[in-house]
Amino acid sequence: MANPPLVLLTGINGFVGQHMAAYLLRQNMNLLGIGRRSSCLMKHPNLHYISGDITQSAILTQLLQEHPITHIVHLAGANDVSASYANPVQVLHTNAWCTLHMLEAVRAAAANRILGFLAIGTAYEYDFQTMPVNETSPILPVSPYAWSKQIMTSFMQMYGSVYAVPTFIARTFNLIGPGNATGVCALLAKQVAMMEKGHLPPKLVMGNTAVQRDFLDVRDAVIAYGSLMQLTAAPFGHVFNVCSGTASPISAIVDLLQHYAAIPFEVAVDERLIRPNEAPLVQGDNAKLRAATGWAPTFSLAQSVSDTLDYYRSLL
Ligand SMILES: Nc1nc2c(ncn2[C@@H]2O[C@H](COP(=O)(O)OP(=O)(O)O[C@H]3O[C@H](CO)[C@@H](O)[C@H](O)[C@@H]3O)[C@@H](O)[C@H]2O)c(=O)[nH]1
Repeated sequence: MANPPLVLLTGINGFVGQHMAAYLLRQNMNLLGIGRRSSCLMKHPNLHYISGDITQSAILTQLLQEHPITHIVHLAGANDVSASYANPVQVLHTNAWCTLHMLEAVRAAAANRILGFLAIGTAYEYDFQTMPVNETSPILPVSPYAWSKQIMTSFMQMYGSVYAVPTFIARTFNLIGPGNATGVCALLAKQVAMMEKGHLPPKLVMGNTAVQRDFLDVRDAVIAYGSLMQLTAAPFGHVFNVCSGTASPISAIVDLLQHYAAIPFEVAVDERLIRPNEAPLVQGDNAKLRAATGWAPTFSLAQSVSDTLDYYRSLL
């Protein structure tokens, strides 16, 4: 019988990385996790952890030489849209150039052995005037973050088409769900959990409540990633929207938090948290992903918000 896959998972200690690792281990895969922390947040007999920095380009070459890696799921990177305006060079280096170096290491050392290389793009690569979007919709990044992901996507596509590296790109929308995240749902749920404990006054402080985003539970997203990682059909370099297909205003999350909270609270908009010139609507079409993999989302927004609140309650 063939050996089970050995998946190199970058960013294993992150919000998505921890869910990804748990999912792949449940699928009986072996994992080589890499992260910047000195130790892994997760322990499992089929998980081997390497403490390292993927911005050091030699590290992947070494890992490919020392381990029979069959798949790569590349989650590590800079993911804060707002912060990217102050650090364009850093975000381009981390998201685009590091991925290029990873692709080059695979081409040079293991092009025939790697069966799937998945990297994560963003909904913000699309022209936000054309929502809802499918994978053929116009591309027009506006932030340094979105540009870095668009350039990363181009690198992935180039290595797929020119060098037949089996690359796939998960163009991901707004992920929510339990775990230590930095997105709006996590920030709001954390405040509510702290209010319930009396650590904060009963006032939810936030930015724009009217903008609409396509929220997808991280537990559904990692199943999509697992399927995309194992696609074998060329042409490589294909992009797949990973999204729920439905847009909800941020106020829908607030309403759900008010419903689940153990105490009443008021909502206060802090003008400083309102982002200038941001997309009023981000919504994707996931038909291509569904057709290629049979994937479908399973978590409702209500379940995701409830579980996120429970996660932050459990930390207090
Ligand atoms: N962070 C934050 N966002 C708020 C708040 N109030 C309203 N928002 C709005 O909530 C929306 C989502 O913001 P974030 O959750 O911070 O995520 P993001 O900037 O959309 O980016 C996330 O999703 C992208 C894919 O669509 C990812 O590519 C990116 O890495 C990140 O995960 C934005 O429109 C933001 O203005 C608040 O208090 N804090």
